[in-house]
Formats: sequence, C-alpha cells, structure tokens
Amino acid sequence: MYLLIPAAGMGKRMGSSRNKLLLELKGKPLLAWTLISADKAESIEWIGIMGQTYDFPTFEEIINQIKPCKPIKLIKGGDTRQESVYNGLQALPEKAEKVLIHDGARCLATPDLFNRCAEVLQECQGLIAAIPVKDTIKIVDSNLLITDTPTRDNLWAAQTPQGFDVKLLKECHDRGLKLGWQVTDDAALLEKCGFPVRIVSGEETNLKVTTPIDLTIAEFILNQRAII
Ligand SMILES: Nc1ccn([C@@H]2O[C@H](COP(=O)(O)OP(=O)(O)OP(=O)(O)O)[C@@H](O)[C@H]2O)c(=O)n1
Ligand SMILES: C[C@](O)(CO)[C@H](O)COP(=O)(O)O
Repeated sequence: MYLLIPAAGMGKRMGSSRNKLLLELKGKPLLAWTLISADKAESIEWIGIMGQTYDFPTFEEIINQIKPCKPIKLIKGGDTRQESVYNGLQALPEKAEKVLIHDGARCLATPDLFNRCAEVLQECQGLIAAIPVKDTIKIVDSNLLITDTPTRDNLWAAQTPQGFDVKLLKECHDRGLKLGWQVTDDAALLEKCGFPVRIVSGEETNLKVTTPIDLTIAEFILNQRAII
C-alpha cells in the first residue's frame, strides 16, 4: 500500500511561526511520530511526504534519524491541503493502484489503524477512518442563532487515513480543480462526484494536533501508552 502524508501546512491555528509538524512532542517532532507509526505498519510499502521546499532539509534530518525501512519521497506541497494531495497523487509511482492519505498532524494514529484501512481498501474504492460524534451538534446562522440540530446517530467525525483507488481519486481531484471546489478532505471530492465512501472505525486518540491544547492532550496520550 502507498501512503501520502500531507505535511505542507503552516499551523495558523497553532499560532506557531513555523510548520507545526516540526514542533516537539516528548522530544521528537510531530512528523517523526507520524512517520514512526506509518513505518511500523506492515501494510505500507512506500511513503510520500508533501511539504514546503524550505522544510525539506529538516524533513531529511527527521528521516535520517528515524531510518525508516520503507522508501520515502519528498514531494512539493501546495497552498492548501487539497493542492498538496493533488501534487502527491501526481508523484505516486505509476504502478500505484490504491493509496492511503494521512495527515502529518494526526501523529497518534496507530500502525493497526493503517493496517485496518489498507485491508478494507482492497474491497472498496474509497474509505475514511471516522468516529461517532459525542456532542450534540448545532447548525447556526450568521447571527449565531440555531437553525437546526441534526440527528447525532448520523454524525461521524472524519479522520485520516482516508483511502482510495488512485485513478478514481485523481479523476475527482481533476474535476474539483476544474469546477473550483474547495474541500477539507479527499472523501468530500468523491462524495461530490457521487461515489460511495465507506467508514472504517477510527481511534478516539487519533486527534489532529491543531491548537496548542492538542499538544498537551497528545503528550498525555503518549505518556499513557508508555505506561501500558
Ligand atoms: N497547504 C497545506 C495545508 C495543510 N497541509 C497538511 O494537511 C494536514 C491537515 O491540515 P491542518 O491541521 O489544518 O494543518 P495546517 O494547515 O498546518 O493548520 P492551519 O489550518 O491551522 O494553518 C496537516 O498535516 C498539514 O500539514 C498540507 O499538506 N498543505
Ligand atoms: C482530513 C481531516 O483531517 C479530516 O478530519 C481534516 O478535514 C483536515 O482539515 P483541516 O481543515 O486542514 O483541519
């Protein structure tokens, strides 16, 4: 299975002056934790990382320290996650038929989650890891007045890995580019094109490190894992 890791963001919500994936968590950059887990997943045979070119020297240092047993390719990222994934898809080896895409910022995903997604992807064209929403969600208008309360039973919080047939995902990305769609995950492109996307049970601990409090929570989770 081929894996693409979008890692070209800025981390605005983290308030960081550099790519948040280079911030340290228990003595290692966030990206290192993501790579270590992907490298441990037996189902993954090749890893592409999309980054801004000015971060490549630091990415190379991280890779040299981890010494992954899989080939790693650095790919120039874009201005949005969507563009970064688009570039990643163009850089896949020609023989790649299926691909998993996993945010560099989801640095706590376990090897088991990668393996489970890879296995299910053998039987479908598109999937995402997701977990049932625990809160009651409100839809609000521009005046902060509630307009609706969707039934929680139908609500799932999207995570990554997300996995797809390479040819189909490329077609959906091309269509999105042509029609100016802006989406925050790859599944949304398949949805808009009318293709089914399956849910795979995600992990509650698979948070996306987005704001400063997420770093504290991620450290707590890693400390718990070290004890067990
Ligand atoms: N131009 C971009 C923007 C985001 N990403 C990646 O997409 C993932 C999810 O994005 P997010 O958590 O939103 O990261 P940032 O864009 O860095 O954060 P922010 O939106 O707060 O600036 C991250 O691994 C990020 O590096 C990317 O590859 N290319
Ligand atoms: C793909 C994703 O991680 C699923 O939760 C998320 O949509 C990334 O979006 P963001 O807006 O870049 O945080």
